[in-house]
Amino acid sequence: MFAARQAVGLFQRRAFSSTAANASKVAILGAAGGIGQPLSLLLKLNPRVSELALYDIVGAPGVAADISHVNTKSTVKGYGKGEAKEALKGSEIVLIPAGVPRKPGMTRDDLFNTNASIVRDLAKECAEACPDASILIIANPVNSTVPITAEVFKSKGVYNPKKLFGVTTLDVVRASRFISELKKTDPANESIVVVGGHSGATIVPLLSQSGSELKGEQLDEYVKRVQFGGDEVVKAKDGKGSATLSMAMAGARFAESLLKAAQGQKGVIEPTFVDSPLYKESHGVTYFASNVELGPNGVEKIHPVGDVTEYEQKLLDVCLKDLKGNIEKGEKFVKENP
Ligand SMILES: NC(=O)C1=CN([C@@H]2O[C@H](COP(=O)(O)OP(=O)(O)OC[C@H]3O[C@@H](n4cnc5c(N)ncnc54)[C@H](O)[C@@H]3O)[C@@H](O)[C@H]2O)C=CC1
Ligand SMILES: O=C([O-])CC(=O)C(=O)O
Repeated sequence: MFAARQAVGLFQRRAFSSTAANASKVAILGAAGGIGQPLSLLLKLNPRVSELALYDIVGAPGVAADISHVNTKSTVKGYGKGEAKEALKGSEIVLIPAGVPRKPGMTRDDLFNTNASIVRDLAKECAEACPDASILIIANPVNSTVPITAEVFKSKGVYNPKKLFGVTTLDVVRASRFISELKKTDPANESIVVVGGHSGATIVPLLSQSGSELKGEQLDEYVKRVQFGGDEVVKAKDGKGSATLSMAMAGARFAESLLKAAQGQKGVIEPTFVDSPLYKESHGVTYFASNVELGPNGVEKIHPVGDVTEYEQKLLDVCLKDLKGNIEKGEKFVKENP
Protein backbone atom coordinates (compact mmCIF):
# COMPACT_ATOMS: atom_id res chain seq x y z
CA MET A 1 0.00 0.00 0.00
CA PHE A 2 2.78 2.39 1.04
CA ALA A 3 4.81 1.39 -2.02
CA ALA A 4 1.79 1.98 -4.22
CA ARG A 5 1.28 5.47 -2.73
CA GLN A 6 4.97 6.22 -3.26
CA ALA A 7 4.71 5.11 -6.88
CA VAL A 8 1.68 7.35 -7.44
CA GLY A 9 3.53 10.25 -5.81
CA LEU A 10 6.51 9.72 -8.05
CA PHE A 11 4.31 9.59 -11.15
CA GLN A 12 2.56 12.78 -10.10
CA ARG A 13 5.88 14.55 -9.53
CA ARG A 14 7.17 13.35 -12.91
CA ALA A 15 3.97 14.37 -14.63
CA PHE A 16 4.12 17.74 -12.92
CA SER A 17 7.73 18.42 -13.85
CA SER A 18 7.23 17.45 -17.48
CA THR A 19 4.20 19.78 -17.65
CA ALA A 20 6.24 22.55 -16.05
CA ALA A 21 9.03 22.10 -18.63
CA ASN A 22 6.47 22.50 -21.42
CA ALA A 23 4.50 25.24 -19.71
CA SER A 24 3.86 27.75 -22.45
CA LYS A 25 1.51 30.64 -22.06
CA VAL A 26 0.30 31.95 -25.41
CA ALA A 27 -1.60 35.24 -25.77
CA ILE A 28 -3.73 36.24 -28.75
CA LEU A 29 -4.51 39.93 -29.21
CA GLY A 30 -7.60 40.31 -31.40
CA ALA A 31 -8.80 36.88 -30.30
CA ALA A 32 -12.51 37.46 -30.98
CA GLY A 33 -12.02 38.29 -34.67
CA GLY A 34 -12.26 36.26 -37.85
CA ILE A 35 -8.70 34.94 -37.46
CA GLY A 36 -8.58 35.15 -33.67
CA GLN A 37 -11.39 32.67 -33.01
CA PRO A 38 -10.23 29.71 -35.12
CA LEU A 39 -6.62 30.45 -34.14
CA SER A 40 -7.59 30.28 -30.47
CA LEU A 41 -9.36 26.98 -31.06
CA LEU A 42 -6.38 25.47 -32.90
CA LEU A 43 -4.03 26.53 -30.10
CA LYS A 44 -6.42 25.07 -27.51
CA LEU A 45 -5.95 21.76 -29.32
CA ASN A 46 -2.15 22.07 -29.13
CA PRO A 47 -0.75 20.04 -26.19
CA ARG A 48 2.38 22.25 -26.13
CA VAL A 49 0.25 25.17 -24.91
CA SER A 50 -0.48 25.23 -21.18
CA GLU A 51 -2.33 28.54 -20.89
CA LEU A 52 -4.21 30.63 -23.44
CA ALA A 53 -4.89 34.31 -22.84
CA LEU A 54 -7.49 35.71 -25.22
CA TYR A 55 -7.59 39.50 -25.44
CA ASP A 56 -9.87 41.67 -27.58
CA ILE A 57 -11.63 45.00 -27.16
CA VAL A 58 -14.92 43.17 -27.73
CA GLY A 59 -16.12 39.64 -27.11
CA ALA A 60 -13.03 37.90 -25.71
CA PRO A 61 -14.67 36.55 -22.52
CA GLY A 62 -17.36 34.82 -24.61
CA VAL A 63 -14.85 33.24 -26.96
CA ALA A 64 -12.75 32.15 -23.97
CA ALA A 65 -15.76 30.60 -22.16
CA ASP A 66 -16.69 28.69 -25.31
CA ILE A 67 -13.19 27.39 -26.05
CA SER A 68 -12.51 26.58 -22.39
CA HIS A 69 -15.01 23.69 -22.62
CA VAL A 70 -12.80 21.86 -25.11
CA ASN A 71 -11.40 18.92 -23.16
CA THR A 72 -7.68 19.49 -23.54
CA LYS A 73 -5.38 20.27 -20.60
CA SER A 74 -4.67 23.97 -21.15
CA THR A 75 -6.51 26.72 -19.31
CA VAL A 76 -8.21 29.59 -21.16
CA LYS A 77 -9.06 33.07 -19.95
CA GLY A 78 -10.63 36.02 -21.74
CA TYR A 79 -9.55 39.63 -21.22
CA GLY A 80 -11.38 42.79 -22.29
CA LYS A 81 -10.47 46.42 -22.88
CA GLY A 82 -7.91 47.70 -20.37
CA GLU A 83 -6.75 44.20 -19.46
CA ALA A 84 -4.04 43.68 -22.09
CA LYS A 85 -1.17 43.74 -19.60
CA GLU A 86 -2.78 41.11 -17.42
CA ALA A 87 -3.33 38.93 -20.48
CA LEU A 88 0.27 39.37 -21.60
CA LYS A 89 2.05 38.83 -18.29
CA GLY A 90 4.15 35.64 -18.44
CA SER A 91 3.41 34.98 -22.13
CA GLU A 92 6.04 33.14 -24.12
CA ILE A 93 4.34 33.77 -27.45
CA VAL A 94 2.03 36.62 -28.45
CA LEU A 95 0.09 36.48 -31.72
CA ILE A 96 -1.37 39.76 -32.98
CA PRO A 97 -4.21 39.50 -35.50
CA ALA A 98 -5.89 42.65 -34.08
CA GLY A 99 -6.80 45.13 -36.79
CA VAL A 100 -9.15 45.64 -39.71
CA PRO A 101 -9.18 43.38 -42.78
CA ARG A 102 -9.38 44.45 -46.44
CA LYS A 103 -12.48 44.98 -48.54
CA PRO A 104 -12.52 44.42 -52.33
CA GLY A 105 -10.50 47.06 -54.18
CA MET A 106 -8.17 47.76 -51.25
CA THR A 107 -4.48 46.92 -51.00
CA ARG A 108 -2.95 45.83 -47.70
CA ASP A 109 -1.25 49.21 -47.55
CA ASP A 110 -4.71 50.84 -47.50
CA LEU A 111 -5.08 49.32 -44.01
CA PHE A 112 -2.08 51.26 -42.73
CA ASN A 113 -4.01 54.29 -41.43
CA THR A 114 -6.15 52.16 -39.14
CA ASN A 115 -3.86 49.28 -38.23
CA ALA A 116 -0.61 51.19 -37.65
CA SER A 117 -1.88 52.75 -34.44
CA ILE A 118 -3.59 49.55 -33.26
CA VAL A 119 -0.34 47.60 -33.63
CA ARG A 120 1.75 50.43 -32.15
CA ASP A 121 -0.42 50.53 -29.03
CA LEU A 122 -0.46 46.75 -28.61
CA ALA A 123 3.33 46.65 -29.13
CA LYS A 124 3.66 49.12 -26.24
CA GLU A 125 1.64 46.80 -24.01
CA CYS A 126 3.85 43.84 -25.03
CA ALA A 127 7.11 45.78 -24.53
CA GLU A 128 5.98 46.64 -21.00
CA ALA A 129 4.29 43.39 -19.95
CA CYS A 130 6.30 40.65 -21.69
CA PRO A 131 9.44 42.11 -23.29
CA ASP A 132 11.03 38.66 -23.69
CA ALA A 133 8.10 37.04 -25.50
CA SER A 134 8.17 36.08 -29.17
CA ILE A 135 5.89 38.52 -30.96
CA LEU A 136 4.09 37.22 -34.06
CA ILE A 137 2.58 39.94 -36.22
CA ILE A 138 -0.38 38.92 -38.36
CA ALA A 139 -2.11 42.32 -38.68
CA ASN A 140 -1.60 43.94 -42.09
CA PRO A 141 0.27 45.54 -43.71
CA VAL A 142 2.85 43.12 -42.25
CA ASN A 143 5.67 44.81 -44.23
CA SER A 144 5.01 47.95 -42.13
CA THR A 145 3.51 46.60 -38.89
CA VAL A 146 6.66 44.57 -38.11
CA PRO A 147 8.93 47.65 -38.35
CA ILE A 148 6.34 49.56 -36.28
CA THR A 149 6.59 46.94 -33.52
CA ALA A 150 10.40 46.98 -33.69
CA GLU A 151 10.49 50.78 -33.32
CA VAL A 152 8.22 50.63 -30.28
CA PHE A 153 10.39 47.95 -28.65
CA LYS A 154 13.53 49.98 -29.48
CA SER A 155 12.03 53.11 -27.92
CA LYS A 156 11.47 51.14 -24.71
CA GLY A 157 14.99 49.65 -24.81
CA VAL A 158 13.78 46.03 -25.07
CA TYR A 159 14.10 45.23 -28.79
CA ASN A 160 15.31 41.71 -29.52
CA PRO A 161 15.42 41.13 -33.30
CA LYS A 162 15.48 37.37 -32.72
CA LYS A 163 11.98 37.46 -31.24
CA LEU A 164 9.96 39.56 -33.67
CA PHE A 165 8.29 37.73 -36.56
CA GLY A 166 6.00 38.80 -39.38
CA VAL A 167 3.80 35.79 -40.10
CA THR A 168 4.18 34.96 -43.81
CA THR A 169 3.37 31.25 -43.42
CA LEU A 170 0.15 31.59 -45.44
CA ASP A 171 2.22 32.47 -48.52
CA VAL A 172 4.06 29.11 -48.46
CA VAL A 173 0.84 27.28 -47.58
CA ARG A 174 -0.75 28.76 -50.72
CA ALA A 175 2.37 28.23 -52.84
CA SER A 176 2.42 24.51 -52.06
CA ARG A 177 -1.34 24.10 -52.49
CA PHE A 178 -1.41 25.93 -55.85
CA ILE A 179 1.54 23.97 -57.33
CA SER A 180 -0.07 20.71 -56.22
CA GLU A 181 -3.23 21.66 -58.10
CA LEU A 182 -1.17 22.08 -61.29
CA LYS A 183 0.97 18.99 -60.82
CA LYS A 184 -1.80 16.81 -59.35
CA THR A 185 0.37 15.97 -56.34
CA ASP A 186 -0.19 15.88 -52.58
CA PRO A 187 0.35 19.45 -51.31
CA ALA A 188 1.83 18.00 -48.11
CA ASN A 189 4.80 16.88 -50.22
CA GLU A 190 5.25 20.24 -51.94
CA SER A 191 7.54 22.71 -50.23
CA ILE A 192 8.01 26.00 -52.06
CA VAL A 193 10.44 28.65 -50.90
CA VAL A 194 8.76 32.07 -50.76
CA VAL A 195 10.82 35.14 -49.86
CA GLY A 196 10.41 38.92 -49.63
CA GLY A 197 7.44 40.38 -47.79
CA HIS A 198 3.68 39.89 -47.43
CA SER A 199 1.89 41.96 -50.07
CA GLY A 200 1.45 41.62 -53.82
CA ALA A 201 4.74 42.03 -55.66
CA THR A 202 6.79 41.69 -52.46
CA ILE A 203 5.74 38.00 -52.25
CA VAL A 204 8.34 36.13 -54.32
CA PRO A 205 7.93 32.37 -54.83
CA LEU A 206 11.19 30.68 -55.87
CA LEU A 207 9.87 27.72 -57.81
CA SER A 208 13.33 26.94 -59.22
CA GLN A 209 14.45 25.87 -55.74
CA SER A 210 11.62 23.40 -55.24
CA GLY A 211 12.24 20.91 -58.01
CA SER A 212 9.15 22.10 -59.90
CA GLU A 213 9.30 23.73 -63.27
CA LEU A 214 6.69 25.86 -64.96
CA LYS A 215 7.23 27.90 -68.09
CA GLY A 216 5.84 30.94 -69.91
CA GLU A 217 2.26 31.90 -69.20
CA GLN A 218 1.77 29.05 -66.72
CA LEU A 219 4.67 30.34 -64.62
CA ASP A 220 3.38 33.93 -64.81
CA GLU A 221 -0.07 32.79 -63.71
CA TYR A 222 1.29 30.70 -60.86
CA VAL A 223 3.45 33.54 -59.52
CA LYS A 224 0.54 35.97 -59.77
CA ARG A 225 -1.76 33.55 -57.93
CA VAL A 226 0.71 33.19 -55.04
CA GLN A 227 1.29 36.96 -54.91
CA PHE A 228 -2.42 37.77 -55.01
CA GLY A 229 -3.89 34.72 -53.24
CA GLY A 230 -5.17 37.03 -50.52
CA ASP A 231 -7.13 39.03 -53.11
CA GLU A 232 -8.83 35.85 -54.31
CA VAL A 233 -10.32 35.41 -50.82
CA VAL A 234 -11.13 39.12 -50.35
CA LYS A 235 -13.07 39.06 -53.64
CA ALA A 236 -14.92 35.83 -52.80
CA LYS A 237 -15.89 37.14 -49.32
CA ASP A 238 -17.32 40.17 -51.10
CA GLY A 239 -16.92 42.81 -48.38
CA LYS A 240 -17.01 40.41 -45.42
CA GLY A 241 -13.25 40.40 -44.81
CA SER A 242 -10.22 38.43 -45.92
CA ALA A 243 -8.66 35.04 -45.25
CA THR A 244 -9.40 33.91 -41.70
CA LEU A 245 -9.53 30.10 -41.60
CA SER A 246 -6.46 29.38 -43.73
CA MET A 247 -4.69 32.17 -41.85
CA ALA A 248 -5.60 30.62 -38.51
CA MET A 249 -4.10 27.34 -39.72
CA ALA A 250 -0.95 29.14 -40.88
CA GLY A 251 -0.62 31.11 -37.61
CA ALA A 252 -1.12 27.96 -35.54
CA ARG A 253 1.54 26.18 -37.62
CA PHE A 254 4.04 28.97 -37.01
CA ALA A 255 3.30 29.08 -33.27
CA GLU A 256 3.68 25.28 -33.10
CA SER A 257 7.08 25.54 -34.82
CA LEU A 258 8.23 28.16 -32.32
CA LEU A 259 7.05 26.01 -29.41
CA LYS A 260 8.79 22.93 -30.81
CA ALA A 261 12.04 24.91 -31.12
CA ALA A 262 11.61 26.42 -27.65
CA GLN A 263 11.02 22.95 -26.22
CA GLY A 264 14.31 21.66 -27.67
CA GLN A 265 13.55 20.34 -31.16
CA LYS A 266 16.37 20.97 -33.66
CA GLY A 267 16.11 21.83 -37.34
CA VAL A 268 12.76 23.65 -37.15
CA ILE A 269 12.58 25.90 -40.22
CA GLU A 270 9.80 28.31 -41.18
CA PRO A 271 9.64 31.25 -43.58
CA THR A 272 9.11 34.53 -41.72
CA PHE A 273 9.58 38.28 -42.12
CA VAL A 274 12.34 39.31 -39.72
CA ASP A 275 15.07 41.86 -39.09
CA SER A 276 17.44 40.41 -41.68
CA PRO A 277 20.97 41.06 -42.93
CA LEU A 278 20.27 39.63 -46.40
CA TYR A 279 19.60 42.92 -48.26
CA LYS A 280 20.57 45.42 -45.57
CA GLU A 281 23.85 46.61 -47.00
CA SER A 282 23.15 46.09 -50.70
CA HIS A 283 19.63 47.61 -50.81
CA GLY A 284 18.99 49.25 -47.44
CA VAL A 285 16.14 46.74 -46.87
CA THR A 286 16.20 46.00 -43.16
CA TYR A 287 13.47 43.35 -42.89
CA PHE A 288 13.03 40.42 -45.24
CA ALA A 289 11.19 37.11 -45.27
CA SER A 290 13.20 33.97 -45.96
CA ASN A 291 13.51 30.55 -44.40
CA VAL A 292 14.61 30.89 -40.79
CA GLU A 293 15.82 28.20 -38.44
CA LEU A 294 14.12 28.61 -35.08
CA GLY A 295 15.71 27.83 -31.73
CA PRO A 296 15.01 28.27 -28.01
CA ASN A 297 15.83 31.97 -28.32
CA GLY A 298 13.83 32.64 -31.48
CA VAL A 299 15.75 33.25 -34.71
CA GLU A 300 18.71 30.85 -34.77
CA LYS A 301 19.82 31.19 -38.38
CA ILE A 302 18.55 33.19 -41.34
CA HIS A 303 18.90 31.19 -44.53
CA PRO A 304 20.20 33.03 -47.58
CA VAL A 305 17.98 33.38 -50.63
CA GLY A 306 20.24 31.06 -52.66
CA ASP A 307 20.41 30.67 -56.42
CA VAL A 308 17.63 32.27 -58.43
CA THR A 309 16.78 32.34 -62.13
CA GLU A 310 16.86 35.55 -64.17
CA TYR A 311 13.04 35.58 -64.02
CA GLU A 312 13.07 35.32 -60.21
CA GLN A 313 15.76 38.00 -59.94
CA LYS A 314 13.44 40.41 -61.76
CA LEU A 315 10.69 39.61 -59.25
CA LEU A 316 13.16 40.18 -56.41
CA ASP A 317 14.20 43.58 -57.80
CA VAL A 318 10.58 44.79 -57.77
CA CYS A 319 10.03 43.28 -54.31
CA LEU A 320 13.04 45.02 -52.77
CA LYS A 321 11.98 48.42 -54.07
CA ASP A 322 8.43 48.08 -52.69
CA LEU A 323 9.62 46.60 -49.40
CA LYS A 324 11.99 49.45 -48.67
CA GLY A 325 9.11 51.93 -48.96
CA ASN A 326 6.78 49.83 -46.77
CA ILE A 327 9.42 49.46 -44.04
CA GLU A 328 10.35 53.15 -44.04
CA LYS A 329 6.67 54.10 -43.85
CA GLY A 330 6.26 52.04 -40.67
CA GLU A 331 9.39 53.45 -39.06
CA LYS A 332 8.43 57.03 -39.94
CA PHE A 333 4.97 56.51 -38.44
CA VAL A 334 6.39 55.63 -35.02
CA LYS A 335 8.88 58.51 -35.13
CA GLU A 336 6.12 60.99 -35.91
CA ASN A 337 3.46 59.35 -33.71
CA PRO A 338 5.32 57.82 -30.77
N1 LIG B 1 -0.36 37.90 -42.13
C1 LIG B 1 -1.26 37.33 -42.90
O1 LIG B 1 -0.92 36.44 -43.67
C2 LIG B 1 -2.69 37.72 -42.81
C3 LIG B 1 -3.07 38.85 -42.14
N2 LIG B 1 -4.39 39.21 -42.05
C4 LIG B 1 -4.70 40.43 -41.30
O2 LIG B 1 -5.14 40.11 -39.98
C5 LIG B 1 -5.92 41.18 -39.46
C6 LIG B 1 -7.18 40.66 -38.77
O3 LIG B 1 -8.03 40.06 -39.70
P1 LIG B 1 -9.46 39.44 -39.25
O4 LIG B 1 -9.29 38.60 -38.04
O5 LIG B 1 -10.09 38.88 -40.45
O6 LIG B 1 -10.22 40.79 -38.80
P2 LIG B 1 -11.51 40.93 -37.83
O7 LIG B 1 -12.03 42.30 -38.02
O8 LIG B 1 -12.42 39.78 -38.05
O9 LIG B 1 -10.87 40.77 -36.39
C7 LIG B 1 -10.03 41.71 -35.84
C8 LIG B 1 -10.23 41.71 -34.34
O10 LIG B 1 -9.31 42.64 -33.78
C9 LIG B 1 -9.98 43.29 -32.72
N3 LIG B 1 -9.31 44.55 -32.40
C10 LIG B 1 -9.34 45.73 -33.06
N4 LIG B 1 -8.61 46.66 -32.43
C11 LIG B 1 -8.09 46.05 -31.35
C12 LIG B 1 -7.26 46.47 -30.29
N5 LIG B 1 -6.80 47.73 -30.23
N6 LIG B 1 -6.93 45.58 -29.34
C13 LIG B 1 -7.38 44.31 -29.39
N7 LIG B 1 -8.18 43.85 -30.36
C14 LIG B 1 -8.53 44.71 -31.32
C15 LIG B 1 -11.41 43.47 -33.19
O11 LIG B 1 -12.29 43.70 -32.10
C16 LIG B 1 -11.63 42.14 -33.90
O12 LIG B 1 -12.19 41.18 -33.03
C17 LIG B 1 -6.20 42.11 -40.63
O13 LIG B 1 -5.34 43.22 -40.56
C18 LIG B 1 -5.85 41.26 -41.84
O14 LIG B 1 -5.45 42.03 -42.95
C19 LIG B 1 -5.38 38.46 -42.60
C20 LIG B 1 -5.04 37.29 -43.29
C21 LIG B 1 -3.69 36.86 -43.49
O1 LIG C 1 -5.25 39.55 -48.35
C1 LIG C 1 -5.42 40.04 -47.22
O2 LIG C 1 -5.74 41.21 -47.03
C2 LIG C 1 -5.17 39.17 -46.04
C3 LIG C 1 -3.85 38.53 -46.19
O3 LIG C 1 -2.83 39.07 -45.84
C4 LIG C 1 -3.80 37.26 -46.93
O4 LIG C 1 -4.82 36.59 -47.12
O5 LIG C 1 -2.68 36.89 -47.32
